[in-house]
Amino acid sequence: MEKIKIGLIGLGTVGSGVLEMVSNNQAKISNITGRELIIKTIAVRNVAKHRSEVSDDIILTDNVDDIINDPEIKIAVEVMGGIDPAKEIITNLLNAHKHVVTANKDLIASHGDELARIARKNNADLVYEASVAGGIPILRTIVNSFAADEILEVKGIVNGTTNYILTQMQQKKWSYEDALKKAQELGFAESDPTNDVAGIDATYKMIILSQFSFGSHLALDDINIEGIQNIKLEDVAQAADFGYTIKLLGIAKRVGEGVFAEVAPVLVPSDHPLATIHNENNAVMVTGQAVGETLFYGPGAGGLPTANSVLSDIVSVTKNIALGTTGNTFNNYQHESEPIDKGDVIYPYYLSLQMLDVPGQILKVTKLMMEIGASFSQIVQTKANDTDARVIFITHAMSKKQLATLKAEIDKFDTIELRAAYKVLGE
Ligand SMILES: NC(=O)C1=CN([C@@H]2O[C@H](COP(=O)(O)OP(=O)(O)OC[C@H]3O[C@@H](n4cnc5c(N)ncnc54)[C@H](OP(=O)(O)O)[C@@H]3O)[C@@H](O)[C@H]2O)C=CC1
Ligand SMILES: N[C@@H](CC=O)C(=O)O
Repeated sequence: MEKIKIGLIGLGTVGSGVLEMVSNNQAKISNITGRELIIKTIAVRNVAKHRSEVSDDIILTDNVDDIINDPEIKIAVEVMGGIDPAKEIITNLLNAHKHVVTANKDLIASHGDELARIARKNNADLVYEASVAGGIPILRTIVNSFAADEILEVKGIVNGTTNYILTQMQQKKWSYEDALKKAQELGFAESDPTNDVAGIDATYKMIILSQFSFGSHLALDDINIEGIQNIKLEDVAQAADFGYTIKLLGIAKRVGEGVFAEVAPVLVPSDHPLATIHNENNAVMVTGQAVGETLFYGPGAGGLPTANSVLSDIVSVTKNIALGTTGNTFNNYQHESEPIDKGDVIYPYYLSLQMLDVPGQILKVTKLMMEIGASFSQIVQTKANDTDARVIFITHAMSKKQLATLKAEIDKFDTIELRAAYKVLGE
């Protein structure tokens, strides 16, 4: 049987999963592809650290050129992460006519178009199923199963680390810091978890999902991005009392000829399917004009689930090599669509305020709301400390511009502080 030799770059959480899956599932892969897959070379930063994990028949190196310059290697798998030097390495691999499989959403969201052009020029495949929602095969599903439908909205939980943190805060009352530490130990977080908790990782995934769903080319600056760093246990508990669960959601939708996208903590009604997604699991809800609402659920982070998506790409490239059909763009849907003004989209909001506990304070806030044309559906007052009250409003839908005006006006009061404002799904 013909052998296909693979170079693996990175042997961390995902790379180790890829190595394990290729050796454990060889018979099935050969049966499906008619080719034997062999990991010939693995590149890492620190060879000594990995020596015991790799069998003697695999070359372990700290020099990626051993993969780039090896004519026997047909497929390179980049699971090292980050933009530099990953961009240069992938460019060199494609120019050396290697097919590239990557899980690197930072790179694909930022430079995917440029790399796809280089891939096409070299008749090479560039595929990245694992870059969005870990183990959920969402990108190929959109390419194949939504090819003829018009996607109106794609939204969901696309970061495993933050969903894990919020779940522990909700169910076990863990502090944010403890939950983040555990998510890092479990291998869900990026090497620098700032991108996870600040919503950047989810935004990269929404950029890629928007490209596949709407043919758009969004950049980080086009998107409202808010992370979970400031969420307090008291907000999680208060949201639950109102019948909501706080989730970090990515939302992208068509608005006229434009596309609106954002990533933010959102209060999701507790009986909504997205509220039931726990731990590192992800869920992507795709709404098509014809099909209506569909939901794709599964592990969004972790070694083996992500490796399964990488392997699905390796198998697909192997089939293309066998059939002589390499060099086709993974996603070729292109549609001119402008990002729409971020301030115009309306949502109900959860507003958490702390104010001096004396008569007339709440009235000041409700008067401000009236002045900007906003109103509320629910209000709860509790004791914050000896002098202050905590007041929570669930407002009716208002725009980000209205919210910004409300915040600015509240800031003028010495005795009232707006401590949190989160969107509410629904209405
Ligand atoms: N972890 C997850 O659940 C998921 C991760 N991803 C993506 O997969 C990629 C890998 O993530 P993950 O496995 O968690 O990362 P890790 O930090 O666990 O592993 C990174 C690996 O890359 C190696 N590496 C780093 N820089 C270089 C370099 N310059 N040359 C050669 N090797 C290098 C490291 O070597 P050494 O060990 O010697 O330091 C390490 O083995 C990232 O793009 C990530 O965003 C996607 C979906 C899920
Ligand atoms: N850090 C990411 C890993 C998968 O993409 C996450 O937590 O989702």
